[in-house]
Amino acid sequence: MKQESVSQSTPPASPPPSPPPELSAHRPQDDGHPPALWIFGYGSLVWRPDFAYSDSRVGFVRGYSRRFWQGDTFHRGSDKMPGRVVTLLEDREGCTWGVAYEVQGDQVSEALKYLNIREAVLGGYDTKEVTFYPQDTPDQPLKALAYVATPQNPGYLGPAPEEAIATQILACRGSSGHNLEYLLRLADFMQLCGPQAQDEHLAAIVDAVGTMLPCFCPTEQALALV
Ligand SMILES: N[C@@H](CCC(=O)N[C@@H](CS)C(=O)NCC(=O)O)C(=O)O
Repeated sequence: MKQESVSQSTPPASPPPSPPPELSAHRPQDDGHPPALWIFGYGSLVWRPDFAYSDSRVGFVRGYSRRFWQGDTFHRGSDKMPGRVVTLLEDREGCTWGVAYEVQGDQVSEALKYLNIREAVLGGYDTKEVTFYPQDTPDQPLKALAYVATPQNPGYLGPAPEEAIATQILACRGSSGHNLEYLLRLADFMQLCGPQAQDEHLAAIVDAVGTMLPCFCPTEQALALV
């Protein structure tokens, strides 16, 4: 999966953060460009990276679970009705599936500049180094940069019953679309990963949405939500 075009939907406002040194040392470039970098996506980055990359891998990170515990007042919600998007929770038994994207040369600064706005400035996410295991070569793990919303960020909502999360998702939309689209696109990705990729939290929210949707609005309106 290669994407050469890159969206300029959010003009860079400030110089991008440079990747953590430990992530750069592994692939020194001899052409004066910054070293190649892998970026791990586990939420909207899975289906909408919107930056140019040279390669991508489906796989997982260990020691983290994905949770719809981050509030979002821009992309999938508003100040009055914040949506819910995902973050990573440290969990010794956890395993989170997603996509790692390799950026090289000019792509590195362009990706970091873009993600700094989309994830950090607009989303409240911080960067964190993770170890990524490609589905096809889990014996050859990669160091990658992930964007994680910690409990200290102002948009953090924390745990809630899956039914309550589903209700919030059904009621919210933002500048990138309805919160239900965000949930269903992530669920679609997990389906594509195959039976070995399980996410009980995500599945429980999708089930709760399926139960509530008919009561929430008639079918034709439900289809118009996404
Ligand atoms: N950092 C996670 C989550 C990213 C995420 O969903 N961030 C929100 C920011 S609040 C976003 O970019 N949303 C864009 C969209 O909803 O299409 C990832 O690697 O995918």
